[in-house]
Amino acid sequence: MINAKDWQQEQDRLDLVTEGLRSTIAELEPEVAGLRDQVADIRKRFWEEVTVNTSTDEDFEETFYSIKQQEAVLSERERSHQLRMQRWKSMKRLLPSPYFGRIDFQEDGLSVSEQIYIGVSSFVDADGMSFLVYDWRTPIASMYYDYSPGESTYETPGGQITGTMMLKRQYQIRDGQLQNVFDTSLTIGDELLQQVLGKGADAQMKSIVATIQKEQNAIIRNDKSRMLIVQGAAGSGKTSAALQRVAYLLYKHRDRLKADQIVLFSPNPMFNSYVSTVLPELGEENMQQTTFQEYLEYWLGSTLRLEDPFEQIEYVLTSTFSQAYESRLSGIQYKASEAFLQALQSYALWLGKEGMLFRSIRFRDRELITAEQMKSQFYSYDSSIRLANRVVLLREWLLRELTSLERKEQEALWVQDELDYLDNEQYAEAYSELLKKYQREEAVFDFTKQYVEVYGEFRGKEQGEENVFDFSVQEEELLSRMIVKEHFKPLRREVKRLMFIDVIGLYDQLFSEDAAYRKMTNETELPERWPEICKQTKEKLSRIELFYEDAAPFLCLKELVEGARTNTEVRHLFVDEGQDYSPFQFAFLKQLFPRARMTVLGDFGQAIFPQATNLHEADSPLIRLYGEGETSLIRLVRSYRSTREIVEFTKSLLPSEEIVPFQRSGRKPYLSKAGSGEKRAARIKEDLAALKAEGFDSIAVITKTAAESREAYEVLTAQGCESLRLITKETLTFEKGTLVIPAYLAKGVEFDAVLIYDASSQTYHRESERKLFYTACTRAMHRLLLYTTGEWTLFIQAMDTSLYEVV
Ligand SMILES: Nc1ncnc2c1ncn2[C@@H]1O[C@H](COP(=O)(O)OP(=O)(O)OP(=O)(O)O)[C@@H](O)[C@H]1O
Repeated sequence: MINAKDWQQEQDRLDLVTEGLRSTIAELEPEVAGLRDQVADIRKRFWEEVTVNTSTDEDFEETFYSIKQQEAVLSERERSHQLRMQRWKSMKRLLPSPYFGRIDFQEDGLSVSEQIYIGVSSFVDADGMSFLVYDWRTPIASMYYDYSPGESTYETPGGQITGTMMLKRQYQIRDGQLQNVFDTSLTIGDELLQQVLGKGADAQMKSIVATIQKEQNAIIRNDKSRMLIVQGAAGSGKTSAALQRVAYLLYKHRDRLKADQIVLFSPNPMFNSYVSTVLPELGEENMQQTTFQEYLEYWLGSTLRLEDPFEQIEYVLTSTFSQAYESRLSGIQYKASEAFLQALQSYALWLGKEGMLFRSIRFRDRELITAEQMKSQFYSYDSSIRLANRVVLLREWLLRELTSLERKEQEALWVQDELDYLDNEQYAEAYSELLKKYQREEAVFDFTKQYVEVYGEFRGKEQGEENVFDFSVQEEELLSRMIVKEHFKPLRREVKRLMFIDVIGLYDQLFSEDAAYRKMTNETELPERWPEICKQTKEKLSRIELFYEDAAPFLCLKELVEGARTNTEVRHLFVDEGQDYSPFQFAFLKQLFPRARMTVLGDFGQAIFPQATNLHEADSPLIRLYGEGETSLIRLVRSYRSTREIVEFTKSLLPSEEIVPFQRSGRKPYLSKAGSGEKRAARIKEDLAALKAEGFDSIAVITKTAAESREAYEVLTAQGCESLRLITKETLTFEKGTLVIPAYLAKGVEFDAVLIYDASSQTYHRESERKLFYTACTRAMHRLLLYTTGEWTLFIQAMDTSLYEVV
């Protein structure tokens, strides 16, 4: 704590800043409100100010310019409105707590030091000459995170600035009043961090802006690497740092980077809601958030039903050892590998010579163009042309073929039938309907020649003849043409979408037999149990379904054949829980987002999926992805989430995991063995009541699988436990309360107290489940309770008994 005089000085300054903020807000307020009304008014009257007339080319042009002009006025007002609005919002955000830190810095060569107050955004005094508050993302503010008092330095666009930090101070301010002030040169340890971490869990993740640690700051401000890998122990602040990094990037590149050019892949849909408030809290717009599954489904469209990663993990966790199980695991691993990616690339080369599969184009139970015809046309193109380009040529050829077939089709009997079927009235109706439809569609999409043609013909007739609906031969012709065109439309659409390529067949062909696979892919080594892997994959495909592990390879093959569909808009890709992605999936992401930098956050200690990627070892495929020169690797070992006792317990589950507890103490994890399921439920009920009485209101009963969650939920509800919430993979929002949740869905989130529903040797017996168990236990911030009705899992049996209490 600082002395009374300093305290008073700080409070005086705070009053000054608060006053400044208030008057700026008051100044902006009427302007902001007025502008808001003006913009709303212009929007409302937009069409009144514009005269729409498209009768002649001149009128059309005039209309066009009048719209443009109106648009320019509107966007200018909106821009200025937005700027003021932003300023107003950030002042409002600063008001209750304008800053959280201060450093006094004396630059080398200067005789005075400058006081730099740091907050969530900048605030300049009335004459615009000096910063009363610096945004935490400014270069000078980086010293606050990187140094203790003494020699310090920071980077500016003009070069490095060095000097001495004379003072480093932290503040807690509430509603314009100083609550606490700490000088870090005087206190040992980090009191503010202690205080922050001692609090209860929130339903939403918090911003860590005031207490960012040095190694986290390195993640946040890394702006050089194409690939930034963060391997960090459970609770070390990976996700927190990632979100601060997004805010930093948006600030640093505010002229050219927009929030929607940043994508975060999260582990499950519920996680999206968990982290959704951090950026708005910092005054930033949210980036795009999605799950890999959602993304895969988007690309796959409705072609196949895709198994989701949770179905896959349920299978891995619940199935018993068998031939089929071993093969599936071996398949998952192989399909996740770089070797399989190479195999697919070689396969695409082979397809350039032979083996392409097409789907014939059928119309009214006839084959209009056969798969064979397509194949021979396809291989008639010069073989030096890339596979995907030949597909484009084939598509153009098919569209031309369809045009000539369409012409021939007009003579067909069914067309005549359809025409005959119409009586005069219907005829007229159909005619004008068709015409309207063409006008409408073409107007929406394009003024293509089709429209001009049809419309021109209609106009011609209208002028030449007295009665538009004089159903002469010409009209009949026009009408049959329209009828056939209408019926051919879906065919054209399918051709344009390349649906004539049999991608499912092509993927299936890969798994036909050993010899063929070797020939097609040049692969010499096949994974163990290959015949069984082939059988399983083919069976699934025959049901028009895809295993989760096949999704990325399938899409990759599709792209190799059809040409890559890339997203060049996205500049930064964040992958959270990166250890759960396969090397194959990372390679796929790299290809999908060619202009994006990647930030991958993960913990190999929590790798619960069989296709996991080691993020940080020397042979990590992730380092190879962009090469060592373009990759930075940062490790976080300090765990902020859990108390020292919980960290020591979880650490002993995974001795290889580097993890250092933050000095915050609590009760040791406690183990509770009950004679029966009912007794366990009764005990859990008691414990839940006690935890709530202690003030913990974010509690999770964590189970191994979804089935176990359902069971626990039912048993505990029957026991009289109130307001439990069962979480499934479909749950979208994360809320406070008592949740019953499978471990793999609890990834990334945290709770005041965690109750491991069944820590028996029956439930956790495979070595491969160690990391799942570890992940479940590391969700706890303050309390960890474990239950069993039988023997404890071996992971606990092997543990030093001093690490827990038995109750
Ligand atoms: N510098 C910090 N200041 C205050 N709190 C922090 C800091 N770093 C992390 N925390 C807190 O520690 C907890 C864990 O952080 P976070 O969820 O980001 O960790 P993680 O590494 O992503 O964890 P996991 O891999 O286990 O999901 C959160 O409550 C977060 O607010």
